Amino acid sequence: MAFEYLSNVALDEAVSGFLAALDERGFAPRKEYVPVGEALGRVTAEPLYAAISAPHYHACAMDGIAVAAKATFGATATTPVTVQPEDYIVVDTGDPLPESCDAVVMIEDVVFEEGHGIDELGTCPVILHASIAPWGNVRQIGEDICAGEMLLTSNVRIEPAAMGAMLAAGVQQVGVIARPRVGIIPTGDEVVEPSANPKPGDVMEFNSTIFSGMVRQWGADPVAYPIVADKPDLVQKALVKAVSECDIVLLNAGSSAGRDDYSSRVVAAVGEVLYHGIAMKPGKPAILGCAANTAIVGVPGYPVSGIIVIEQMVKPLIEKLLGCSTPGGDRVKATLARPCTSSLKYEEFVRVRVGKVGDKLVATPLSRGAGVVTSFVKADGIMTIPQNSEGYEAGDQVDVRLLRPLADIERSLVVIGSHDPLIDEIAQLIHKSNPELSVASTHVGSMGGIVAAKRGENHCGGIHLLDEATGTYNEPYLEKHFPKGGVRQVECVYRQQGLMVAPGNPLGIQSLADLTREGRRFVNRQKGSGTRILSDFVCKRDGIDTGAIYGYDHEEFTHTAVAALVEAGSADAGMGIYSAAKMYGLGFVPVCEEQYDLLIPDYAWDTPMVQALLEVLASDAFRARMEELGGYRLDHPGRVRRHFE
Ligand SMILES: Nc1nc2c(c(=O)[nH]1)N[C@H]1C(S)=C(S)[C@@H](COP(=O)(O)OP(=O)(O)OC[C@H]3O[C@@H](n4cnc5c(N)ncnc54)[C@H](O)[C@@H]3O)O[C@H]1N2
Ligand code: MOO
Repeated sequence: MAFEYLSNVALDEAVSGFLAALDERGFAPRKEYVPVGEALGRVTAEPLYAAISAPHYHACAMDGIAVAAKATFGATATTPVTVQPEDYIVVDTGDPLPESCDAVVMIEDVVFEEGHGIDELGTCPVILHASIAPWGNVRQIGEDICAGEMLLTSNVRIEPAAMGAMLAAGVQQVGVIARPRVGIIPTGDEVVEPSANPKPGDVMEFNSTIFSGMVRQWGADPVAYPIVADKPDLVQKALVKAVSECDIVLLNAGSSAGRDDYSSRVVAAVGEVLYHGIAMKPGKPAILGCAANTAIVGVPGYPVSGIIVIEQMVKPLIEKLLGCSTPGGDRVKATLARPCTSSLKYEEFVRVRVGKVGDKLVATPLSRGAGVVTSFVKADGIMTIPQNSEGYEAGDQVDVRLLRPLADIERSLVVIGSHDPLIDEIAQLIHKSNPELSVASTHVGSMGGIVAAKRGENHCGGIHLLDEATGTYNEPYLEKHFPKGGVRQVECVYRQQGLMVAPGNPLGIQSLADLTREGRRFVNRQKGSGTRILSDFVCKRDGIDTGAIYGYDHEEFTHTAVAALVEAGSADAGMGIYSAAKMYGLGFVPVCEEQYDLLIPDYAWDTPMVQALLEVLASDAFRARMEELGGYRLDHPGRVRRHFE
């Protein structure tokens, strides 16, 4: 029988069971009073009533003269009424309405007799060409709110205008729900304070920073505790202290089954373990427990797993302690751009890029690695795949919770195609000159870009597909894949492709043929990428058996990923562009100059995003930046090479 070390409880069941157990143990909101000036964003703990009326006196609402309305009755354009100086009082907006007056005439409606002017206002008679109704231009006592009326119910977030209303209504202290205190304990012998030059094996402690930011955004107060070594008694001591000081304690890492994974034992020693092992991915080894009325969550060490666990399990706890919901992203349906399989055993949470192409939202799955924290930086949303589902096919409608406002997503240029660092540079230039626009790029190779355009799922894609028969780039492929037209082939750059090797090329690698030698290791690009087609082409042309190249089936998705592996010494060579080699300080053996074009479907041509892209391509700033990166030649970027109509 397989070693089953954890349970596999459905996520919903675990969260509701956890909340119910905590409820029984007195896990509830606490109340405190704060000055109104400090109440922004806090949640009211009780209904809030006006102490006085606002305004608390009859206030003049306009600059002009206060009068008894009666004195103006009958005034019209043809039958003006003259008011004597002793029958009116000059007032400004906000002044208390003088006694004996019950209306205010605006200064622009006041006319002077021949020989008098504004300087004499107050001492000369004035003429009115219209009557004013009683209480005209007066803000009566309690117009805004009357003493004793309810200003806010309990359990609402306090907004700036509400703070002003409280002060106007004579309220100076407000009863709010105390911010939940969330303690975060990082553990692990390998975990160290962040630095710019960590030693091999050091894991920089950044989870606390992520988790603190998340709970702070939801209205809790994070308390970051120092890193604790992997010693059960030290972890226990830290947990006891945190439990006595906080409402919720996050014990970070050691939730799994490794030799130093003590978390569940320690939680059991300090309090009780309610659940260990949840049917979710990532995050399955999470621990839910408590000690007295403090909740304890054993959060897995991988940052992505931690983020998902905190969203799914800690957010409901904070909401419970705040007595109100926290802001969350819109939920939308999107069309999946690539297939995404899933285990029947778990509910899965997959980071996705989301863009709007035509009238459909398109979701492209990002890296699913639990350690890939940048996938959250790139993500526009989280797709959920229910437990008991084997996943989705490309084109399926999927559920996505957005991490950015929909309006921003609708204004992003969806780039799906071949990878080149220039895509990020274009993104920077587009966003700099059009702050309302952004770029969402996904790297799926040139063929992936063509497929996306056929399905109406991108605004543009980089392509560099060499046609062996003609020796030309891209055009023959577009002819074949778009027989009915509907796309433009737009010139972008010419770039140097070659073998990226260790600095100074110590192994003297001159060609792919050299990589068939014993002990040489290659790293390749994924099938369908233009760079892969180039490697395959060169091997075929030169009669090289790809099976004889160690690592030919080791595939990476980007030039930079290949460069990083060569730099780390995990491979001796990889095919890629000069700029990536330069970025990593690597040696470079040129293989060819290739034509990197952009494929732009007709349906996207007139969008503001594509128009901004064309402007950037033609700009001096783009040219200058490409020169800095190196390995590019620019002729007429942005020019339409051919419109396939
Ligand atoms: N035999 C098995 N091993 C593992 C399984 C499994 O099912 N069987 N599950 C894996 C899964 S899934 C996850 S998630 C992790 C959970 O691991 P732990 O919670 O025990 O955490 P560690 O192993 O201590 O750390 C994982 C990873 O995260 C790094 N880490 C830890 N703390 C921090 C921090 N504060 N800041 C940044 N990074 C941190 C740590 O160094 C590790 O690299 O277990 C799998 N194993
Ligand atoms: O649960 Mo782990 O969090 O799947 O990576």
